[in-house]
Amino acid sequence: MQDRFQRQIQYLRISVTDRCNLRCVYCMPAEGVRSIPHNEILTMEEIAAIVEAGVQVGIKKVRLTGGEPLVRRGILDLVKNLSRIPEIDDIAITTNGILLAEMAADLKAAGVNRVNISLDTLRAGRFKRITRGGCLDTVRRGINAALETGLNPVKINTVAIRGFNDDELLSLARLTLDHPLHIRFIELMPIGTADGWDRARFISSAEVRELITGALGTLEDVKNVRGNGPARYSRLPGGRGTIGFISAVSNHFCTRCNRLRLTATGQLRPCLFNHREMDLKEPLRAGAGREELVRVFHEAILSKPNGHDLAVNWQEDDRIMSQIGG
Ligand SMILES: Nc1nc2c(ncn2[C@@H]2O[C@H](COP(=O)(O)OP(=O)(O)OP(=O)(O)O)[C@@H](O)[C@H]2O)c(=O)[nH]1
Ligand SMILES: C[S@@+](CC[C@H](N)C(=O)[O-])C[C@H]1O[C@@H](n2cnc3c(N)ncnc32)[C@H](O)[C@@H]1O
Ligand code: SF4
Ligand code: SF4
Repeated sequence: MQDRFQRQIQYLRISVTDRCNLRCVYCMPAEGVRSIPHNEILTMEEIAAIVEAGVQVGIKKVRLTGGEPLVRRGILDLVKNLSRIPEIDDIAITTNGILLAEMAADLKAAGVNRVNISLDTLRAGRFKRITRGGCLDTVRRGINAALETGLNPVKINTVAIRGFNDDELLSLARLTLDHPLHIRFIELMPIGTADGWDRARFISSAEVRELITGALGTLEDVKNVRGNGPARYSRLPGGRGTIGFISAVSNHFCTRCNRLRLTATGQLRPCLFNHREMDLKEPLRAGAGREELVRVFHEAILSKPNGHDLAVNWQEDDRIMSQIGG
């Protein structure tokens, strides 16, 4: 279905849990977020029912995210149920990769097409500090498992942060020379625990691109990387993989926006950077039929704003990234 700005909305990002087995410094406080009581979180059956309603307004692509989606019990059954919905033609997961080595084959068998894995550094000590305790080698094994299992494409999400990992951006970009990986540099957003950070930490996509072309050679545009998100892709000369840029703050991919978000507690959220949400859980639990849920989807799509103004208005108030799913 089209929104008020002639954008076709067909992508639903689903946060299946607000919990996580890591505590990345830009995303969560060290103590984690206040745990939401179990009964406030959507059940897997409720999520599937919501997707079935979403299909009626044109949802075709779903992404399971969080928190860490792979810590949610029942995730494989959810994927199986979603893959039985004929209209859904793409099921993807965004994960920190910690549990991927053990789950990649089962995820693929259940119907996951592809995974995006977060990785901000190639140094074990730094990884441990950024994630507050994570093991880099476990994620490396997860990435290898994803490639070996045939989840395709395998994308890496790297948030570029000054004074944090800016000295490694070239090493990460170089990975695309020898590996069929798609490394995406994401602009730091003033959200989660990065909210209130000094803007000096921010590195624009344009700056990363310049750094890469200066050191590694011309980037040629690539159009055919499977995906539904805002990244723009390029390739280094002779590269097996690609380099993507997600200009979440500086650029205006809002004009191409194609998505809605479903929070872990059952709110349909028209825009990442707008508080407005429409409740699906209450009606669902009160026995609403599909038509009623479809009506909420309509309302959400028609209330999508045309964009955000983060480039001029960096300081936003608190958001719980893990509940919204990024
Ligand atoms: N500002 C903004 N950032 C977004 C939006 N969608 C995704 N992102 C950010 O892009 C980064 C990568 O998101 P992913 O979960 O990997 O999903 P994706 O890029 O949509 O995935 P593909 O389908 O593979 O293109 C995350 O940091 C998200 O927060 C959006 O609508 N607005
Ligand atoms: C919230 S996580 C959820 C999925 C999973 N736990 C993971 O880390 O991939 C989704 C994505 O949001 C990104 N993210 C979190 N906080 C961010 C911020 N303040 N700015 C930019 N990206 C952020 C993460 O790096 C990750 O790639
Ligand atoms: S970015 Fe992902 S892995 Fe890191 S704390 Fe947030 S939800 Fe967890
Ligand atoms: S900020 Fe809002 S309008 Fe812009 S791309 Fe993200 S969800 Fe869409």
